[in-house]
Amino acid sequence: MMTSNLFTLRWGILATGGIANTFTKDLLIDPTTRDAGDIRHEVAAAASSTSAARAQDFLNEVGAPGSAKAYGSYRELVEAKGVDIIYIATPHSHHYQHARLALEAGKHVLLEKPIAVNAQQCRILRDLAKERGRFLMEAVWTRFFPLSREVVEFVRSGQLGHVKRVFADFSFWNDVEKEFGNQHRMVNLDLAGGALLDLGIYSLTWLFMALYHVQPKETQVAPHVSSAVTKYKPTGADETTTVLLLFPGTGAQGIATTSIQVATTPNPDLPAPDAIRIQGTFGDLTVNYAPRPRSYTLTPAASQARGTLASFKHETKSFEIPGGGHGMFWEADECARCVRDGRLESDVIPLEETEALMKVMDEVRRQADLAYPESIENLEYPLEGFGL
Ligand SMILES: NC(=O)C1=CN([C@@H]2O[C@H](COP(=O)(O)OP(=O)(O)OC[C@H]3O[C@@H](n4cnc5c(N)ncnc54)[C@H](OP(=O)(O)O)[C@@H]3O)[C@@H](O)[C@H]2O)C=CC1
Ligand SMILES: O=C1OC[C@@H](O)[C@H](O)[C@H]1O
Repeated sequence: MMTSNLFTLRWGILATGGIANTFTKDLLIDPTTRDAGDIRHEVAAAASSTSAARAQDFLNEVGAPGSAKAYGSYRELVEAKGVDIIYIATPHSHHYQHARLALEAGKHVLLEKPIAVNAQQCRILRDLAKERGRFLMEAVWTRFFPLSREVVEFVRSGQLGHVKRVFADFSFWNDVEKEFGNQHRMVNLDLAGGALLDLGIYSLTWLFMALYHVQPKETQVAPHVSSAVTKYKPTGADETTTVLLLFPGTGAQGIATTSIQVATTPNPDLPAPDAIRIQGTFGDLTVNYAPRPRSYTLTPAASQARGTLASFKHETKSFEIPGGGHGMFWEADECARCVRDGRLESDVIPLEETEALMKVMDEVRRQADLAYPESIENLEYPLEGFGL
């Protein structure tokens, strides 16, 4: 149901690849189908670095309104009147350059994951957004699922007792050589490809949600990092990566795994074990799937000596994604509310936490001697060759 205080956020879509398509279709779903009657999204424009015709095809394909403008360069998009926020959906390697382009043009930014390729770039984007008074958020959509919000509150409330350990996996099997070759963004170092930045970020997100985000400031301390990385021989990108984190504020441990050679769900027609396991002194909470979670299960701990200390029962709770969408609209709704309320960042995914997680990925890469080309680790802006 619409309210009289309806706020409209006008979006500019920067790049026309796979996820831009999925995200923009979600923007076009009526927010009232998910009880978000206070905000509205308008797809105002899209840009392709290829051509304006490609941008127009994209707008037609997603079903954008006829009023939406098509641009053949990213610069025209960020300078367009009638656009409030830019959704950036280019490869990892280009995030820093494109986010700077949008912020310097005075636009708010929702930036696909990972926010940048290293923590220094992230820090510069944070500072720039603050200096310009613009909203900035990394598009880790998982955090905005009602299921994820509920899990975080469950952990924060202490109902699991003291959380001591978390396991999280997001791995996606592909016939890598056949499907990706050497140029695909998943394995191409020139695009900052590899399992860690693309998939492992979700495993790390669950560790951070359960072991860092819920902590009060005094125990929210950066984790110690140990890791193992196996590289994809043809390109040197990471293909199977395991990260062990020790959170010194609490002593809790987290294990995040990721791979592009084996899968969390090897066969979608067969059941697979839950991908996330949060273990507290009163029991376990497991979540079925990292990026797009659909159910969680509570298992109270029991021992002969103490019976159960848990206040919860063994139960599985399932969640639908309403409106026929993919589930990316919840993060978009957060952007609209933050911009409406003059908030420059979301407290569901604070920029400080985005940077702390990015530092973990930096350290994993340092331990594995895995660097991307200097041109994309660079802090300079603008650089040639980024469609600017
Ligand atoms: N949240 C999620 O669930 C998902 C997030 N992602 C993230 O979204 C981002 C994009 O991924 P995805 O959409 O799958 O990628 P695609 O390769 O499908 O699309 C990337 C788009 O970026 C633009 N682009 C600009 N420069 C380059 C370049 N040098 N090489 C390739 N593309 C370029 C192109 O658009 P144009 O020609 O129009 O300029 C291209 O279509 C990544 O950061 C990824 O991690 C990806 C999948 C799922
Ligand atoms: O963000 C993502 O989630 C789903 C994956 O298939 C995709 O490669 C990745 O970028």
